[in-house]
Amino acid sequence: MTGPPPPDHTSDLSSNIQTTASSAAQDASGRQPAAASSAASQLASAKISLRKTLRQFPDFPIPGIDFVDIMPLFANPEAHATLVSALELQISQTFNNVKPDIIVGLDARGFLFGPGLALRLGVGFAAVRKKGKLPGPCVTAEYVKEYGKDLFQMQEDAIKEGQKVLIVDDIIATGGSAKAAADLVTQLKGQVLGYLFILEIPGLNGRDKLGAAPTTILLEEA
Ligand SMILES: O=P(O)(O)OC[C@H]1O[C@H](OP(=O)(O)OP(=O)(O)O)[C@H](O)[C@@H]1O
Ligand SMILES: Nc1ncnc2[nH]cnc12
Repeated sequence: MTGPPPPDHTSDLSSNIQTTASSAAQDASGRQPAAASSAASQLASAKISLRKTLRQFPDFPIPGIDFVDIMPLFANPEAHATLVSALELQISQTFNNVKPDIIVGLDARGFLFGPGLALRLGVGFAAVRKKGKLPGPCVTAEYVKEYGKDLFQMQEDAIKEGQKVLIVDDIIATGGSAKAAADLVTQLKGQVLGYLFILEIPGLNGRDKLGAAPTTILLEEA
């Protein structure tokens, strides 16, 4: 994962995944297993390719942290398209085609792909922001993450009571940020359908903080 981004390998994958994502959904009802298995194998190749675009920077932002840089995923439009298509397919596989009512993305890197994903799914997007950035009445939750402590907020009207919420972010490390986002959703009487991340920082047991709702990590096995 270390070093500069290699040449792009994703150009052929994004359109293929886009066209087969709905076929995978059909397989859940037993109608198109061949297309679904093709979508699954394209998703597997896309994950390997996406993983290769990540870079690592040792001792950033503080000594001892091996920082995983996801920005190359967005630098190339084909890698970006592959990412969004792969996330969409991952959601349909993990949640058995149960669509969230709203996607909640975390400040700041959850904003890079959360709104685009929401648009693809035809659902709304709501922001979890660091304290002091959102106007109007807000709910607040404190959290501790891999390199510090912070406060998150959501606007009180961002979620309606009973809405099914998918929480998305680029990376889960300690799980503190995602847990705080879930606390905010719960304060607003939303229902956490699950969590979606691009990547997990190993060895920190972040998922243990998140309780029973399903957690899916796109590049877990790539
Ligand atoms: O699982 P955790 O230990 O909570 O860590 C994960 C969080 O840390 C990073 O964000 P950061 O707080 O660095 O903010 P940024 O997105 O604004 O860079 C990352 O984007 C996640 O949101
Ligand atoms: N090691 C890491 N790399 C990138 N983002 C992070 N957020 C929390 N831990 C991180």
